[in-house]
This record gives sequence, C-alpha cells and structure tokens, in this order.
Amino acid sequence: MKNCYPKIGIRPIIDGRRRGIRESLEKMTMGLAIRVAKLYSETLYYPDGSPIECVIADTCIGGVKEAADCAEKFEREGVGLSLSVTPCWCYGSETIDMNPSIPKAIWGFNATERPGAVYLAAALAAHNQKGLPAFGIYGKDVQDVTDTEIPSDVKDKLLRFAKAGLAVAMMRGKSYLAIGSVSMGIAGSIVNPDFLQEYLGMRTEYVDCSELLRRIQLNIYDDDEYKKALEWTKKNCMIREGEDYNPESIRKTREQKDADWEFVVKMTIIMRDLMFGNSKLWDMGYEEEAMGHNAIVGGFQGQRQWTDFLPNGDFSEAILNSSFDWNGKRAPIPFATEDDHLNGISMLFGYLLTNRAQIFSDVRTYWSPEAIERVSGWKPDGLLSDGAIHLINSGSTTLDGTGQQTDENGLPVMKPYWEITDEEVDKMLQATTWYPASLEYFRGNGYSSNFLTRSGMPVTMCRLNLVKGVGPVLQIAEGWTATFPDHVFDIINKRTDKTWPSTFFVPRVTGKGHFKNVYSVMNYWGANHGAISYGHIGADLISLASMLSIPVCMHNVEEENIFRPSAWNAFGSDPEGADYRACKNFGPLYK
Ligand SMILES: C[C@H](O)[C@@H](O)[C@@H](O)C(=O)CO
Ligand SMILES: [Mn+2]
Repeated sequence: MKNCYPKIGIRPIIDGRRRGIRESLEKMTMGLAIRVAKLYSETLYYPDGSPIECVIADTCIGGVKEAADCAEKFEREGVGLSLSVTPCWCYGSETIDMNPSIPKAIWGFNATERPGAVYLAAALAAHNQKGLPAFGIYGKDVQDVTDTEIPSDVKDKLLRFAKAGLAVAMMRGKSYLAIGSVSMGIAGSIVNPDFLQEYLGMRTEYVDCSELLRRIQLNIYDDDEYKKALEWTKKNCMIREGEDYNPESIRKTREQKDADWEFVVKMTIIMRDLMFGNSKLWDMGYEEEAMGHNAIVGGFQGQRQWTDFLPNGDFSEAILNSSFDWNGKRAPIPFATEDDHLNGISMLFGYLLTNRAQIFSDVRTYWSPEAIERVSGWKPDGLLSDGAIHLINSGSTTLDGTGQQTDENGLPVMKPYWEITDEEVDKMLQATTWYPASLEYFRGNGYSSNFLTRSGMPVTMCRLNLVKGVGPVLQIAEGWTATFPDHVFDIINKRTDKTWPSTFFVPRVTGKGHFKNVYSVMNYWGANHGAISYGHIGADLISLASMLSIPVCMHNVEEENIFRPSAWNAFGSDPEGADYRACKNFGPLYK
C-alpha cells in the first residue's frame, strides 16, 4: 500500500541569467538538491518505518514562472514543507516559496566563488517583509564550490527543520479523538477545538463513552481479533496479574476479575477502531463504524463516571501507547489518560519528532535529597544528589517506558518500533505487573500496569498549557531517568500508588531561573501531567513550536541548538521575549 505521508519539497534556486551564469550553475545547484534529498531519505523515517520521500522541482528555479511550476508540482505531489537550496546569488522575492501554510527553510551554500549567502540574506529579508517566516541555514565554514559534503552544522539544521516541518505536516488535517468529556475538572481535558484547529490544523472529534459500551454489548468488534487478543493477554499479562491490595471486604471475585480482563481487551480494540476505523467492521455490516475518526491522537475520560462502575482504561491506554500488541510490533498510538488533550498533543509532538512511544505521567512528587534520606536513611548521590521528580500515572504509560530495550552498548533505550526485537518485547512484558485497580479510586476495577523505568535514559519532558490572553505555551525539560536502590524505592513506592508505573526524572539543571534546581522544575511545571519522550529533543520541540507560533515558556536547551525562523531575530535580543513577540505577531498557522 502506498503511504500518503507528506513529502519534503526541494527547490534548487539559481541565478536566472542565461548565456553563461545559469548554465555554469545548473549542475551544481541541482546537485545540492539531490544530495539533500539523499540525506533526508537515508536519515529520516515516517511513523510506519518507511524512508522519507522528497520531491525535487523539475527545473532549477531562476524566476517566478519556475517558482510557480514548482509550487504546482509540490501541490500535486503532497509536499508538506519546502527547503530551498542554492550555491549562488539568485533573485529573492521572485524565487521564494510563497505557500503560507507550509514550513519553509533556505540553505545558502557557504562558498565565496558564488554568493549563496547573499541570496540567503536577501530571500530571508523578503520572507520577513511578507510575513512568511522561513528558517535560514548557513554553514559556519567556507566550503569549496566543488565540495559535495554537507557539513555537520548544516546537516543538524537541515534535519531539525525537516523533522519539525514533517510533524507540522503530519498532524494537519487529522483529528484528536476525545472519548468522553472532562475528567475530574482537569483543565487539559477541557478539549479545546479552537486551539486544535487554529494552531495545529486539526479537527476535534468527540465520542461519548457510551459508544464503548454499545460496541461491547452489541459485539461491534472483530471477534477473531478479540479471541487472538485475549489469548495473547492471558499469556503475557494475566499471568503477571499482581497481588490484590484492596481490603478483603471490597475485593472482586475471581470470576469478576476474569470478566474484567475480557472487558478491557475489548475496550482496547474498540478504542483503536474508533480512532482509525477497521475494514472488518465494514464486512460485518457496520460501514459507518468501519470508517473511524481519522485520528492521530486520542484520549479517554475514564474518571469518574466510567470508572465508578466499569473497568478503567489503564490496560487499554498502556497497550495503545506501546510499540506492540497481540498483532506484533506496530507504531505506538499517542493516547491520553483523563482525556488530557494538552498532554496528548505534547505526546504527539514527541512522537512525530522521534517515531518513539511516549510516556504519559502525573508529575507527582519532588523528592528532595533530604526527604529521601529522612524516610529511607539513604543519602542520595550522583545523578540523584539534588533529588528527583517522581512521574507516575495510572493509565497511559507505554510499556516501552520500562527501559527494557537496549542499544549496542547495553544501555536502556526506547526505539522506533521497527528496531525493537521480539526478545525486547518479551522483556517489556516481563518487567510489567498488572495490578487489580485500587478500588477506592476505581470502583469498577480494571488493571494498572506497574513497573519501574530503568535508570540512565536521556529523556525530555514537555507540556503544552493554554493561558488565557496568551494562548498555548510549551514547557520543556531535558534530563535523565534515575532509580533508587531497591530498599529505598520500596519505601518511596509504598507511600504512593504502588499499583502504578514509576519513572524518576532528573532534569538537567542550570543553577538559574526555572532550572535553578530539580525542585524549581517541579515547582514551575504548569499542570498535573507531563509527556516524556526518549532522547534530548528539546531543540526539535523548540523549532516545532516556532513553526506553530507556540512560545516556549521554559526550557533548558543550550542556546547554540536553538533554531527558529529568521524573523525571530527581529523581535529583540532576549530570545524568550522575542519568541513571545514573534509568535504573537505571526499568530496561529490556520487562522
Ligand atoms: C486516581 C486519581 O484520581 C488519579 O487519577 C489522579 O491522581 C490523577 O492522575 C490526576 O491527574
Ligand atoms: Mn493523571
């Protein structure tokens, strides 16, 4: 099946003067475009694991007619972002990409024989004057005009721009599927269709939770898949059902517990079908249900009306967010607990930038070194010497968050699904215990995944918040996962919800501002949830936020890695304030 992901459009720009100049530059200019396309298709992947596709303009672009022909080709071919490349002087506003809704960048080759950098500056000035933000890429070192290498500083920027631009293009036109309504007054679960529409180009689809019940009661799911899923769940999850910590007086019977397992497996299939549709339902005569909601991310209210009498969504959310299920390894599905769409979208950002599963967590407790020592007698050292933030949540924590995948050096990692081995899938399942839900919270039972994330993974926690009068803002904290010695964890774990998965997060601190210390990161976090991605992806998130006109209110990314459209430089020399002013000036992409 041919994928319909957006492509990267590459525009070789040339000096239009015939009878000498243009002819002498054709090969070199087209060569640059071909080399960038090669870099992209060899380095970047779509969420299904297939290589990124590029479309190069049919001719070099020396003037407006060729720019228009290229725009027409890009439209036809489904281009979602464009990169212009040139080694020479060309004609600024006559050649730039004028499509206002796709991210744009220009690479001006740094050679001196022909002035690519002069074009870059002229074209960026034209972009800024016309209110069409574009990223400028200019290598630090002069290259020979015959040099076919792309220097590493240029590569970094080319890739950062492409990853962020592809994320913008991939979410556009898709839906957030809200199953249920507002959970326990959590502001992030007041799903905001204007934000999704104007900033992300996305729809909001709402489905009442009763749709899950209808499909369960009327058997509107693929029964063959259900049987297969239940077998798999028996073999891989039910055998790791944890001890029932509930008071004996309210414990469920074995029969009830087994029925609850069957129920949560059905819920998982139905939630996925609601998001993406399922052709099997068409064959069963449910043509409308077979279509799904064209979702790319979703969330489930759960608490309280549903969980007060029916099994909770913990199993379903954890499995949807993982890189595998009973059908084998597959792309993880960003899915938010408590229908916190702001965390769901934060997860979507991380997912689209990395192709990796995302951890959803409550940002629960700051454990200071003093408090750790007081309760456990153990004095934290090393990574933990300034304490840690305990991330924990009943539902959506992906099983990839166990940290049971390893890289070539044996270090814990969360990989794109196509790089995960079957053995690693087994390890993730083995590291997870499924506890009967805490019935005081979840009267309807369900099963919560429990594990402790392995220490030493570089991770980035991010979070979108909506602030009246400002709009969306993004916060970003890069850091690492950490663990305590077993006896210390045991003490800490028993003080909290011991049926839930735990990740201890130590942000990289800077000694000042929001990142003064670990405490300040917790203290300045803007909501009860965070989305955690593998890797230090703060710089990619910053580029993505700037494309979407979302200011970043808190981050710990080194200044030299911050890459925003050139116009941002015209809003003052304090980068954070300039970001706010630029985002306000350009406004949401789809307004
Ligand atoms: C069981 C509780 O209601 C939790 O779900 C609650 O602490 C939260 O997760 C709040 O985000
Ligand atoms: Mn929560």
